[in-house]
Amino acid sequence: MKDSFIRFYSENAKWGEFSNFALYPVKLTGKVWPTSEHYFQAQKFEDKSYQDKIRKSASPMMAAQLGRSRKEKIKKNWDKQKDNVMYEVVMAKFSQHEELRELLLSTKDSKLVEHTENDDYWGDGGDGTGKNRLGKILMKVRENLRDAN
Ligand SMILES: Nc1nc(O)c(N)c(N[C@@H]2O[C@H](COP(=O)(O)O)[C@@H](O)[C@H]2O)n1
Repeated sequence: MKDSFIRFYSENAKWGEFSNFALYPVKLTGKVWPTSEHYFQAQKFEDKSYQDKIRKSASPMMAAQLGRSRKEKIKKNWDKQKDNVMYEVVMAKFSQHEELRELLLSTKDSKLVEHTENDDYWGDGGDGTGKNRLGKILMKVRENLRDAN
């Protein structure tokens, strides 16, 4: 049987719930983060006040801009941590919102792909050559939620 693919990117398009920019708050570290993007971007930094500035930023795009700024020093082992942080926040998001958990499980065994030429690490690079780490993490979360059912 042929694999089926679900491609997502914009939070306003079909399957946009899978984007970290989708407006689903997550509770982690005793705080509420407006989106999974806010949490992910803040974890790049040791500085708690900068983390809080990201948490309070007005949109996921602003959180991403602050997180991508290199005016603040990022954690020196960030590259080694980032996949674990992404798993942690994606699992929190899909566990804390029942409708999201159901949506993710409804995709069964479809391959989930963040489809964008803007990102060849978290996404597929637009032509399938990217690592699609976000899609792979979503599939891991799906497997773990399914096993917990
Ligand atoms: N909306 C959007 N625009 C971009 O330019 C992107 N690269 C992405 N991908 C998402 O970016 C987040 C991680 O970014 P960095 O590690 O700071 O580059 C992650 O949520 C990707 O899914 N999205």
